[in-house]
Amino acid sequence: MRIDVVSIFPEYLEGLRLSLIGKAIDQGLLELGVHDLRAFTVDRHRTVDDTPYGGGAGMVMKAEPWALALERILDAAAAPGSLAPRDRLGEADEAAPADEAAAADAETADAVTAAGKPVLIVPSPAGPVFDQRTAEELAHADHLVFACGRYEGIDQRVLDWAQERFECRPMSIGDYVLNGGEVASMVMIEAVTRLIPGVIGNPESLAEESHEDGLLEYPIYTKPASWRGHEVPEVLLSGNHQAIARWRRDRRLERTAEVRPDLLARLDDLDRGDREALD
Ligand SMILES: NC(=O)c1ccno1
Repeated sequence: MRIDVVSIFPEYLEGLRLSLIGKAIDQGLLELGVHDLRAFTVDRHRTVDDTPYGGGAGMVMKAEPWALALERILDAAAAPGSLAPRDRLGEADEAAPADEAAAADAETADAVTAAGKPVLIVPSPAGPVFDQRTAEELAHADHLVFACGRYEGIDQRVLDWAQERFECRPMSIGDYVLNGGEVASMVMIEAVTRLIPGVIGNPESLAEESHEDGLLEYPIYTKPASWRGHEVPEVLLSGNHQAIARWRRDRRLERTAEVRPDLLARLDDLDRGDREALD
């Protein structure tokens, strides 16, 4: 999978180079490109925003820099290797002069869309809410592009224009407002990439996680068995795997019923043991 992120704060995305995602990049499981939107501005002030038509507070991100940045990413996708798999963060792309970029990209963009459209994700509180199902779906994509808006957002015409070239997906990580799309993009990138085979060392650790099957995860413990007067539940020390599995399932059902009854209501595969645990 290749992931490209466009932002006016590329250094924000530096955290993606750490830990498991950074290791996945080094292992070639993942390519990550981070692009500074200001590298695609077309004036000496490197302007990315302007006042909103129709009036109102705040500023709106201008369309042209976004189009040039997205065309550059499409161009690179059509010519693998033209973007280093591990772009150095903050290194501004050298945008070709607008007329050359536009001509070259118009041709290559068609090539990419013919081979399947990259998914353009635009973090926004106005989008459908991203959840584990969304993460599982996006984990199968070949190419994800994240457009990190700032200020009041991106000129709507960018999304309208991008429809021909990308599968455009406004996406919210929750019912609250952030100052920009960078943090939301990092949340989604982490939730998606950890599902790519090989990224998490032991795939079994993905099983029985919260939301993997509609239930929240069970409480977990490690040594010592007794800690400041708090004991590990006896069953977990018993070695009785069947009893341990039942205990864990019961705790997942209880926790889900207590914390997220809305999730429990969606389940249609509860067995008799499950229902006894919930009674
Ligand atoms: N809730 C969100 O995903 C979001 C993205 C940008 N601002 O808020």
